[in-house]
Amino acid sequence: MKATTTLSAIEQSKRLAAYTAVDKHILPEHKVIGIGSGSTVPYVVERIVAQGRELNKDRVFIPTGFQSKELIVMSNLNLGDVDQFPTIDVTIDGADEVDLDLNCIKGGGACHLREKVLAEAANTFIVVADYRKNAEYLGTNFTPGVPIEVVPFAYAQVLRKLHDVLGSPNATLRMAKAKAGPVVTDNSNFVIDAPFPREIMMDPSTILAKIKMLTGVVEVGLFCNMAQAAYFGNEDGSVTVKRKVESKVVEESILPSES
Ligand SMILES: O=C[C@H](O)[C@H](O)[C@H](O)COP(=O)(O)O
Repeated sequence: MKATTTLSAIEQSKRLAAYTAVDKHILPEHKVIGIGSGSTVPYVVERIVAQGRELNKDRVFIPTGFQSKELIVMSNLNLGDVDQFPTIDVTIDGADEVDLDLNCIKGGGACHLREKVLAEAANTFIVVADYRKNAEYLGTNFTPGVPIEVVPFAYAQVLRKLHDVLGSPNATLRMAKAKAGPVVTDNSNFVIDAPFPREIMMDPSTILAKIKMLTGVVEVGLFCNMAQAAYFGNEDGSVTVKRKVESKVVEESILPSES
């Protein structure tokens, strides 16, 4: 008997967002494509592969870390690096949460340093996520806090500054699940998760700048004013699209029959 896999509502929403974003933004003229990290991105790659060998043979795909590198290689797509291709046509990535202005929390998978490099290198940076990530303010549903990559040598000092100076008394070093000790990033650094109160998260650019100034911080998982559009798959099969038009964010809904 043939095994069938039924995707959960959340997985279907991730797939819907990813497929819709690829259909709208990965066009035949795009030759250098950034591939983000997380559980939504495999659907991005799946849809790109479905565009066919003819289109993909002249493209190069740039990963944001170990996971996306494996995805690219396993999908028989051409692998490149951002130092060979410092300008990327389009980067598509997941997010832990997205606010009304398209600011994002990223780094739930500790990949935000490389993700930010690829987002900045891209002419167009697109975010894909399920409906749970679509929020008014950052920190609404995603509660572990802002991911902060730090050099191991400085982590205790950065934690102290987050607790005593920047207003995150519950900031903690992220610990590994199947290893004794802390999570170690693809860049051999540690990650701190720093939750901030609502009034601070309402102005993510200001707290981003303050955290970034702490000595030992490599990168902060706040992506402010970077995404041109975010696609959220919904449970009813529709897709909510938020996109920047002349520096304002407009929202539209793509109905199930159209997506
Ligand atoms: O470090 C991880 C990345 O920022 C991911 O893109 C983010 O955590 C979202 O992942 P997911 O698609 O699994 O929700």
